[in-house]
Amino acid sequence: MDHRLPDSGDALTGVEMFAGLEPDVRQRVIATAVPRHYRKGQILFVEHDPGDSLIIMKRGAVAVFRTAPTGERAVLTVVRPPDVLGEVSLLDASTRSASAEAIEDSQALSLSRAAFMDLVHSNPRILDAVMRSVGGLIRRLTEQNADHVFLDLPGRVAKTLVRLSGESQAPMITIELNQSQLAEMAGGSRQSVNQAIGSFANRGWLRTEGRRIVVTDVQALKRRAGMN
Ligand SMILES: Nc1ncnc2c1ncn2[C@@H]1O[C@@H]2COP(=O)(O)O[C@H]2[C@H]1O
Repeated sequence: MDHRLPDSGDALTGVEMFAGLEPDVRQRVIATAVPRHYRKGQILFVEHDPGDSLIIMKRGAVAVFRTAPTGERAVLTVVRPPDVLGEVSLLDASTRSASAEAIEDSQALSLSRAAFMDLVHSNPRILDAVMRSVGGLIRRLTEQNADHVFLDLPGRVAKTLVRLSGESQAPMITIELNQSQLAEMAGGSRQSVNQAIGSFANRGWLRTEGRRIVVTDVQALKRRAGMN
């Protein structure tokens, strides 16, 4: 059975790495990529697996994490459409630098390393976007390092929530993340993250609804995270 997507220019809409490509090249990418479906909780790949594909998110959310020898997880980021995942091992032709798990039912397009390299060779312009993407990753890593040095845990929790809120200006922003996932992202114990969340809730900055966090005052969280 052919699992490839029909030729629809929409499949790469919004994906920065492929923006600016000629329509026929986009069509070729779409025709070459293989659609993937991941159920919530499914592991896409683990650290040190061969890095053989670029994953273009179409729906859902994937957590990128590292696991300590004790089994403890540190979530490095949550990837949502239209972001891509897996560019690091494509570029250095090495193994996966981290593991990835679907935290929502997700759909993606998987582009093999060979197809990606063909694309780069025939369309060197794509390297501009690749460099921007790698630059963005380095910038985020620098910021994460600085946060671990300069922010206390409640500050990191606040900053993680602001990041997960995106650029939304809505008065209420719902984040589909439970408190242990948040602890994995902010780099703290579940108990201390719960305390921070409790104190933010007491101040009216957010409320928890089961496995969700509803942010009601993103500006206050920004201030707590030293972002303005
Ligand atoms: N610290 C990080 N922050 C954000 N994304 C990351 C980080 N580390 C790895 N990734 C992503 O997770 C992917 C794991 O597989 P790759 O190394 O192929 O490519 C990696 C990047 O796409």
